[in-house]
Amino acid sequence: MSAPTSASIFAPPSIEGKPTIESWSPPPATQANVDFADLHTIDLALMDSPDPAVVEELVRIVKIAIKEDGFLYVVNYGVSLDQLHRQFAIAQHLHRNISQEDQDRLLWDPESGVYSGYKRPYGWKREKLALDGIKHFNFYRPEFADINRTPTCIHPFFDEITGFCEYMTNSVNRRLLTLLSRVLELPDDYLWDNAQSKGGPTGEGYFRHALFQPLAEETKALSKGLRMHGHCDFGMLTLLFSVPVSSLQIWGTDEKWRYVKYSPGSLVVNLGETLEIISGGHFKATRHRVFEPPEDQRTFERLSIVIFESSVGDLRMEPASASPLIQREGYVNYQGCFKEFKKLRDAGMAVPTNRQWRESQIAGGREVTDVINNQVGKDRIEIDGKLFTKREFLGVTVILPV
Ligand SMILES: O=C(O)CCC(=O)C(=O)O
Ligand SMILES: [Fe+2]
Repeated sequence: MSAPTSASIFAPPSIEGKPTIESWSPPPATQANVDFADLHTIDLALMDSPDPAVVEELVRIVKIAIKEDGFLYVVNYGVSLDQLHRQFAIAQHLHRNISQEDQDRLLWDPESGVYSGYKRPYGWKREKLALDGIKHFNFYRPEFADINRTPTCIHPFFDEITGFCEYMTNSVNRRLLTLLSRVLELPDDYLWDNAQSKGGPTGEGYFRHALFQPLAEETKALSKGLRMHGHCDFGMLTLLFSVPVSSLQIWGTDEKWRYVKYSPGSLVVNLGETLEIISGGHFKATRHRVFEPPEDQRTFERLSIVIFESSVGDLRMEPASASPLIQREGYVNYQGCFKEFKKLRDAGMAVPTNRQWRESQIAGGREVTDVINNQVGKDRIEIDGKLFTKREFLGVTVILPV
């Protein structure tokens, strides 16, 4: 195995001499009797085991997890619970202290195809739409390159944000890509070298500080409890950090939504569409959504920090035909993006580049409060008594469960 370029333990910048900020207190986990999704857990430290059998077993579990669920928990990835909670405290500090001036100055514009900057709790466009109660700050490469593009209140902690994203991208993400390359029976650095975007703490991807305010009655009346539509992430790996407020749900093979359970300190990893396509459909870009939590958590704020690892923008996604796994077992043509891109390729048409693909979806985002488009006959269709969203982006049909 070629060793990852960075250490496998996070060493954050010092907090000495910095202003004191309020710590983050995780709200209590739900006591409700919930049928949680049953996800696999992998111990990333086992990659360093001197026993090849241990490492082989790790790859075997990764293979099962990504085929069955497309989501997995990762433990022992080199960030302690205290270090992680410090990142949540910084995100909390940002949302509690961002000035009105910074909110206006750094206001995002998703129609540009990127989420860079500040999202107000009023929808997924630059203009103010109906209240959705979700605030973000999104750090892309330009934000990391110029501190003036970030809220002033977090400037003293900017080195910690940057260090954390660099560690997660260059060490944790890279090690995970090594495991996935091994599942494809390709060289360890295959996915890192050929698909991962580089050049900043999150490459062409981004880091998100998200705050979900408790769902307001007026929003719920429009969205029926939905906070983010069912979707697949479009890039490489999404690195979510498990949070106590149960709102993230994944769509199971039995066509049911299930909450992802809180596992303190764990990383929750899901696979994006680039990986589904590169793997010839062997890896699953899992459909997920954000929904209101069980009753006992409905008054809690939900803080969520997420790193979206991105694929190289100019690349047109294709299956890795050199993969012995794909050569032996062929494609797995059962769902979404891989199937739709294959249709285009089989018809001799160019598939979108990764940048075109992600930017068209960001620019065309729909509101959960949009009662006009969220109807059968508009964006929605019924299949076997179940509701789905059906939309088209760049000639690619996207069908997602509601
Ligand atoms: O906040 C979460 O748990 C997930 C959000 C999500 O799926 C996304 O932003 O793509
Ligand atoms: Fe997502």
